[in-house]
This record gives sequence, C-alpha cells and structure tokens, in this order.
Amino acid sequence: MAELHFTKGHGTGNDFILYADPDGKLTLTPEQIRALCDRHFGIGADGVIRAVRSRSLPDGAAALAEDDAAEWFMDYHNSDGSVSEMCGNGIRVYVKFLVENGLAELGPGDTLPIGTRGGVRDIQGNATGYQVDMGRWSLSGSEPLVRARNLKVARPGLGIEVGNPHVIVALSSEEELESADLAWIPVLDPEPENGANVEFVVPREPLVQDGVGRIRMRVHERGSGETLSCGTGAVAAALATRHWAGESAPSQWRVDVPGGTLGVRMWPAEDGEHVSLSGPAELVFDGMVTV
Ligand SMILES: N[C@@H](CCC[C@H](N)C(=O)O)C(=O)O
Repeated sequence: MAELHFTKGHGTGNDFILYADPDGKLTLTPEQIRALCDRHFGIGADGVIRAVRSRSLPDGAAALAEDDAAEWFMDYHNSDGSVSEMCGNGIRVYVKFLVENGLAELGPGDTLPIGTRGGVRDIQGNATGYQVDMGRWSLSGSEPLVRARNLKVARPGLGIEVGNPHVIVALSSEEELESADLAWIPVLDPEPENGANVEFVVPREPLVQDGVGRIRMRVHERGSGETLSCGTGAVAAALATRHWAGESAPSQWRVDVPGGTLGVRMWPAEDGEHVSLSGPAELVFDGMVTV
C-alpha cells in the first residue's frame, strides 16, 4: 500500500488524475488506474498522467535522444489502464501541474519541451492557456468503414496519425451528430491494429468565418469511451476537414467540442508542415488516496 498525492485537472472537460513521481518509483498497475478513474467507486477521470523525469523511465530515453532538454515525460494512461502515445488536452494540464508545483518554469515567450511516447512536444503559454506544437502529422493510409450506434448508415472514415491514431468521420448534420450513441464503441472495418480514437465531425454554418474554419466534433476515445473533448482528436478532425475541403481551406480552425472550444493551426516549419493545438488547462483540486 502507498499514499498517492494527486491533483485533478481538466482541459475542456477532458479530465485527468495527475501525480508527481520524478524518480519513477510509483508505477500504477492497469487495475489501479481503472479503480482510480472509476466515476462511481474512484476519483473519476478519463486518464491518469504521471509526471516523471525522462531519465527515470525506459520510454524516456527516446525523448532525451530527440531533445536532451526534455527533462519531463508525460506518462499517460487511458481510464481502462492502457497506454497512449499522446494526449493533447492532457499535455497542457500536465505543464500547468509542473509549473504550479515548481517542477518546471515557463515564462512568457519560453518553450518547454515535454517527452511523450509520440515524440517530444514543445509547449508555450498564451493568453487563454497553452499552445502545443504537435509536430508532423500524417495520413495513416487507412479509410475504414465506421458504424456507430444510432447512425443509420456506415460511413467512410479517414485515418490520421498525430502521435496517436485517429479515424475521422464526416456526418451530414448537427442532428445526426447529436443522435450518435458514443457510449458504444464504434465498429471499424477493417479494425486498425492498435485501435483508434474515432471523431465525428460536422461543419459549422458557414464553414469559414473571418478566415477561420469551424467544425463541431464528438469523440469516442480509445481506452476511455466518449469524453467531453480530445485535443489530438480536434487536431486530427481539423486536418481531415481541411483535406476534404481542398486547397482553398484555411490553416486556422476552431473546433467546438462538448466541453468547450480548441484552436488548431497548421504552419510550415523547416522539416515540413506542423500543426499546433491551443486551449485552456485547469487544476481543480488536490487529494490523497491509498493505492
Ligand atoms: N484525450 C486525449 C487523448 C488520450 C489518448 C487516447 N485515448 C488514445 O488512446 O490515443 C487528447 O486530448 O488528445
């Protein structure tokens, strides 16, 4: 038995249990993670984030090889105990947790590199929260047929990798988006080898306003079920919508999710196109549980 001092936080309603374990001494089992995330019998959360030094974790070696300034690693687990490569909402909340606990500094204009299993991500503060350079992205090459409960027909999805895997599905109307029952796992055919987060999107009317693209999105997250928001999902959904909209589509997007709004921007970098995610990060309360 050990005492776990934790902080509960969220980014647009995507909620996490965070704890500091700089030297990598408190690895939770999948069973412990499931119990902590249980919304009736535990604290309740979409995932658990451990703040651990990159040098204290085998997975951190790749992060340090990529950028030796990536002192901190975001060790992310979904609420079912599975590991994920990356979490776009979680990383903003994670940086706020590091800064508020005096584990890292992030002054105006500074960049903080964070190790993740999906690669090192650079974070900056901004007026509404944090901005994350999500790095390079790619089409996964897969376009599975997607069936979701309450949607009458199967739809083609578009596979996109932004460090973790996503499949994006365009729906025809806001009514259809609301009618989908995402408590049920969408069925993908073919099923991606490592599973996928599935985002359902509809354009706002008009799609582009003042040069900014606008979409609404709901998500069923791999390993967590339906959540109020998914940062990497918002990035993938904006990329997919731009892909469908063609050459003239904007490079700046506003993505409305049930828990709030996220910003996505595509921009040319030296090594190819990067995409960044911006949004708020909140720490809600601290507590202690025995695990
Ligand atoms: N909510 C996250 C994504 C968390 C991981 C995801 N469920 C996966 O398994 O890849 C986000 O904000 O990006």
